[in-house]
Amino acid sequence: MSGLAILTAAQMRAAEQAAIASGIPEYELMERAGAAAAEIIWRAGAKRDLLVLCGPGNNGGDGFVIARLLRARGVPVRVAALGESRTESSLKARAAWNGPVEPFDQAAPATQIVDALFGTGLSRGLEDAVADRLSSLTAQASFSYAVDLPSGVDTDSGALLSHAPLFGVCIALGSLKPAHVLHPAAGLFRRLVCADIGIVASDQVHRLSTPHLTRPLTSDHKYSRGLVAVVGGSMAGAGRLAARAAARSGAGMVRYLAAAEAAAGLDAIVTVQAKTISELESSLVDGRLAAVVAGPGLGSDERAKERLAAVLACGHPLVLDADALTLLGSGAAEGIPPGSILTPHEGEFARLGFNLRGDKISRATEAARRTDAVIVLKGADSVVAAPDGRVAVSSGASPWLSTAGTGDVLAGLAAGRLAVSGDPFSAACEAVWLHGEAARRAGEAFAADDLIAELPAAIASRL
Ligand SMILES: NC(=O)C1=CN([C@@H]2O[C@H](COP(=O)(O)OP(=O)(O)OC[C@H]3O[C@@H](n4cnc5c(N)ncnc54)[C@H](O)[C@@H]3O)[C@@H](O)[C@H]2O)[C@@H](O)CC1
Ligand SMILES: [K+]
Repeated sequence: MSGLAILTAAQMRAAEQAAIASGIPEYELMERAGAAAAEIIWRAGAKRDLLVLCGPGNNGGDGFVIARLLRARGVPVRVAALGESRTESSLKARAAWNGPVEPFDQAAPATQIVDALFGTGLSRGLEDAVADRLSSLTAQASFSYAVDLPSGVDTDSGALLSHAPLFGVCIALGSLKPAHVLHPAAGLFRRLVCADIGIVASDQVHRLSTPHLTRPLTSDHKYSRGLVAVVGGSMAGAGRLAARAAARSGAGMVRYLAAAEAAAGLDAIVTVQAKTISELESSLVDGRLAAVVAGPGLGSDERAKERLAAVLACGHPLVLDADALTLLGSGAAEGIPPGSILTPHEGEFARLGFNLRGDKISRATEAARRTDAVIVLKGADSVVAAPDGRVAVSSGASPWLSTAGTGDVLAGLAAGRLAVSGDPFSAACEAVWLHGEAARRAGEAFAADDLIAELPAAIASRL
């Protein structure tokens, strides 16, 4: 399942160099970028007056091309530049603009504004006065567009190097960059459009795409569709949420391995009493088990540790979440059965003790490599990383998901999809997508239980 490719600044430069080596001049790429952006702006804003803010590099060059092409279509265009143009292509684009260039610090507001100050070449935050003026002009415009990236964001991490306003549209050029999907940068625009400029962008990192799911075959039965076990612990509610999500994930059967008397909450879920370690061990001895979930409500005491040890020893593909991740602690890189999925949020990820720095994509990728498991590093932007380097990034999930129990639902859902397909990377991607879709369908102020109710409709939408 691959969506749009996501390239770092260095990878984008390499792709650009490859295009240039194949015979497309750099200036031609700039003309294509400007033309693609101008078309998007024309469709949105038509002949409303427009102010283009141009920086000193090639992002500014794109801005001059946009200005020229829209003026030729009858748009009243003004250009304000932040100093002189410094690259060969941007000098050429500036020379081809046959209108005046105002100083940036004196530019008056307009109905439409184009931010072509900085793109992938930004190396430090904007000066305060520049960032303030960009924010003020953008806030006063009815239509606002960021060319390639909102000026002030770090391309590879999505961090803000200086404060930036909210744009209506971000026009990514050639391919997506990490800042288009990682927060906080990914929250700086309402709509994202990726303009094709003829650069071949192939990479292992993609935006999470909508999954293609399949119906069960007529020959299928409950075990062939995937048997999931959910290991209960001291807080039974969390385990029950995971079990109920697994039961609505498309899997064939769910067993709830209860640490206490409580039943699983759905009659279709088979509750197995597994209070003692030996009961738990024997309930995990079943070759038909396709995925085992541990962590939601497991607890963190000695008993929980022993239950986790029994789970790690069972050899079935696991989905480890919540307390299981905390208990794993810095021993996370060892002893995880092949084909497993770990679903930490940032706090749990830090407790796994990898001591990784850098952007979310590289940290998740390195953790996947070290554990030989699929890592779902959760958040407003969730990064799904496989040990072989494949990555899918999901952004734009409902902020209402930040409520108790939604992580337990994701863990159960991931286990269900893992039991269905046996492929941990696609299972994790499907689970993240379905979770986001269920949240979209649930609307506002929902409880985690409501997400589970939306899962069948979310699945039906992808069959
Ligand atoms: N990579 C590609 O394939 C293409 C890139 N294009 C455009 O080129 C852009 C990248 O161009 P550049 O590499 O020239 O980079 P930018 O235009 O993003 O900016 C680089 C310039 O800004 C200066 N600078 C960096 N941070 C600054 C700060 N905080 N304050 C003041 N000056 C600062 C640098 O010294 C350099 O002169 C892309 O974002 C895109 O808009 C397009 O023209 C077409 C194709
Ligand atoms: K920009």
